[in-house]
Amino acid sequence: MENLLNTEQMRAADAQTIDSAKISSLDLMEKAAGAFVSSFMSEFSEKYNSIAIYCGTGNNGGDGLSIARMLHDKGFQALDIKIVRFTEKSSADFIANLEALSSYKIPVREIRDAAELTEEPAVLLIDAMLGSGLNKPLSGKWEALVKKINFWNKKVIAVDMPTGFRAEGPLTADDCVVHAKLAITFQRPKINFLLPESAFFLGEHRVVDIGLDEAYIQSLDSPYKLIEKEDIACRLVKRDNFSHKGTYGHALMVAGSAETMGAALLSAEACLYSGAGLTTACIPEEGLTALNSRAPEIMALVRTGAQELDLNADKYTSLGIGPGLGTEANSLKLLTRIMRTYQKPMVLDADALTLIASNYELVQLIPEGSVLTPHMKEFDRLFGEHKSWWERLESGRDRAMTLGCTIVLKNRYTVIFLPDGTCLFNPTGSPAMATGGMGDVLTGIITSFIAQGYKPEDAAMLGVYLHGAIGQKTPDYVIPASDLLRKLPSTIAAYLT
Ligand SMILES: NC(=O)C1=CN([C@@H]2O[C@H](COP(=O)(O)OP(=O)(O)OC[C@H]3O[C@@H](n4cnc5c(N)ncnc54)[C@H](O)[C@@H]3O)[C@@H](O)[C@H]2O)[C@@H](O)CC1
Ligand SMILES: Nc1ncnc2c1ncn2[C@@H]1O[C@H](COP(=O)(O)OP(=O)(O)O)[C@@H](O)[C@H]1O
Ligand SMILES: [K+]
Repeated sequence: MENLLNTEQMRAADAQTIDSAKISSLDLMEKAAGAFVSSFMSEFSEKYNSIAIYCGTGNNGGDGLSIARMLHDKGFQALDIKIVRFTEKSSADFIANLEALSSYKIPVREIRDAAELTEEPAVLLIDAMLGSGLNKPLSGKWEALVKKINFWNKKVIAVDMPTGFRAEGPLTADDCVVHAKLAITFQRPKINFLLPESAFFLGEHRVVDIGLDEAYIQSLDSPYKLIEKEDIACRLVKRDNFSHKGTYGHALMVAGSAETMGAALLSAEACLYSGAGLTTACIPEEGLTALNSRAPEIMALVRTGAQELDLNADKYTSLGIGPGLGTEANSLKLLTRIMRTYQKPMVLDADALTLIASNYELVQLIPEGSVLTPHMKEFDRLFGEHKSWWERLESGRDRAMTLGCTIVLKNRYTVIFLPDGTCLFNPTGSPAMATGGMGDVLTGIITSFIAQGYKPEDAAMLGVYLHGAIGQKTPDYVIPASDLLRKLPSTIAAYLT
């Protein structure tokens, strides 16, 4: 797992690297610029394109000057440097890089006021004005300049981060930030790149390794981590040669109603396709034919209206509840009964979460160790309205610790809040997954992994990562949830070591 750092910690990592690796800050800047240029050139290789490099006078600007030099050496012909000199202060490494440019025939112009700029003819704009040194929202001359750049609507590539962007803390659409197509960022993504509001300002980001001291970065205390492929491989367990269906548990999926049987089918089939030894779907009578004809491997536990259900909780090694369950009185009765009788960790999703939100006393009945899988709206229904995703990060962390549960807040970079206060960001996923039924499949996968004996936290991590990995692999415009679940067996096998 990669530790994600805040700005202060990243600064400490820079300093530590300079100290321990006996590298000067100027050489580190050179490495950062080199890493930027390699990544940049993998996408923008047309050397005749005009590129304007806007540089501040701090280290982000120093990176920009070094990048300009390197692009020139690589044969980029139409470079143009603008130095934004709104202050007489310059960093030492900026000054050194300006001197290094003196033998180069790249035009350099100093800007002392945004009003001096009328238009920008360049095709591409590299934003090396401000990076992680931002210490307050932009105002005055900076604000005017950023507004002007945004008005030009150029293709902007940001060095480390867009000028004016806050690496952590709440983001709002009103923030004055350069709108960039891409940020090529150093060593780790900024935490805010992983939150949806960053899309106001930034299309996408790439992370480049600049050789910072990894052992030091990993030793720092951060609640935020990024899941890596190795975390999946080392947790997945191979199926044993002499195993049988009894080895892999019995998953019960309580889901579906007459109109939403699809949710029950998808979640129960996901249990099957991710390896539960046995799967039972607790469904309404109306869904029985559909279940039997679509998934002969799955058993049914039919529930009729509000009639008492003989759950026989000991039979099951995991229980998922919620997909397509409905929120009417009968569903509430069923949920309440199940929460009173089933004492082991369960997976709570969709309508089960909505019912808990409107009958909040049920929160007390959530068994410790359970996994809750809300999307943003369900999360807000449960835990109150949040003004920003940063607030959701803070409250998700807090709630997971108080409830002793794992909370999976679904999005592009799904966040998994663990009971010990750790927040895991999942890197896999794709907009091809943005279709109904996708969350039902995730619920099934997590329920299945718990049935097989994985710890609920591991089941959540494995489920979220593998679910997203399938979505990410599709070259298609969209992947229907039932297609995704059929790829589970081969995907899980591919991650086994
Ligand atoms: N050794 C290092 O520290 C490395 C730093 N690197 C680069 O250095 C950047 C950080 O450099 P700096 O710390 O010099 O900071 P910046 O270059 O981001 O900002 C320069 C200065 O602008 C001023 N400023 C901040 N917010 C302002 C505002 N709202 N209005 C007006 N002025 C404002 C501050 O005095 C700040 O120090 C990183 O983003 C990265 O690009 C890389 O070269 C890698 C190595
Ligand atoms: N743009 C996206 N990028 C990555 N993953 C996505 C994207 N859109 C949706 N997903 C994933 O699809 C799932 C959708 O879940 P949810 O909203 O509960 O769907 P449903 O209720 O229709 O089953 C989540 O796991 C989410 O992470
Ligand atoms: K920048």
